[in-house]
Amino acid sequence: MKAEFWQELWESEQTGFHEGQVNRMLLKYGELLNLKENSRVLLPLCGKTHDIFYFLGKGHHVIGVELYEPAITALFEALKVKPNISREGAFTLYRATNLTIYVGDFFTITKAELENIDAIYDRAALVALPEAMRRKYSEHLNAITNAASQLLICFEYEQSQMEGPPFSVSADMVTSYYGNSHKVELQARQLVMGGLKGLDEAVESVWLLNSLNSEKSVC
Ligand SMILES: C[S@@+](CC[C@H](N)C(=O)[O-])C[C@H]1O[C@@H](n2cnc3c(N)ncnc32)[C@H](O)[C@@H]1O
Repeated sequence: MKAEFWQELWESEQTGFHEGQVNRMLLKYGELLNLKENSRVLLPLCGKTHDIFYFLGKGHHVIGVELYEPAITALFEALKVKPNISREGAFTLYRATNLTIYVGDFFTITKAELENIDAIYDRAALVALPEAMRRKYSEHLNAITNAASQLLICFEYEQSQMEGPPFSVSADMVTSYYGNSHKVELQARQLVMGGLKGLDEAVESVWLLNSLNSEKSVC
């Protein structure tokens, strides 16, 4: 999935992934991250998700990474906040109180640029990527965050019935990406309300990935 693919989806308004409200699974399971006050929470491939509002509302610092700059302009408009915009290395940074968005390619961001990350929230990021990119994504995510704990929301369906994205990510896949770095615990598994792109049998699964790195563990 190249940058042009996502740019075209955004420009042709094929953005069904954007929920326009806080994700219901985040509302139900977000507390499992057990975040201390002022935690630094990373949202990779963040788009203009309103899930950012959830973490800001709880007083955390949100760090997002997104390729498509107009989505970030729209995000700040929705927040009614004027960002401070600067260029740092390969990224354009949009900053406001408790919010930093790196506009650029997630796969090139470094640990030094991000600084310390306490937890990760991944909704529609891992599942946005084809199999060949998912392992690279999970390895990079672990490398830049010292394998921080995560709340991960995935879709599962019969992959032969639809081309992704979103791609189907099974329990075995989640374990293969994160089983060596995290304790992988399924929290919920339920049918996607209203189906997924015409598939009735699609399931949404919520995973708590508790870091095996004691400094990054949530309990
Ligand atoms: C399926 S959307 C999910 C957005 C958001 N997480 C949400 O829940 O609405 C995937 C997003 O990842 C962005 N993206 C894809 N590849 C990326 C990359 N390599 N670096 C940064 N962002 C990327 C796309 O532009 C798109 O906004």
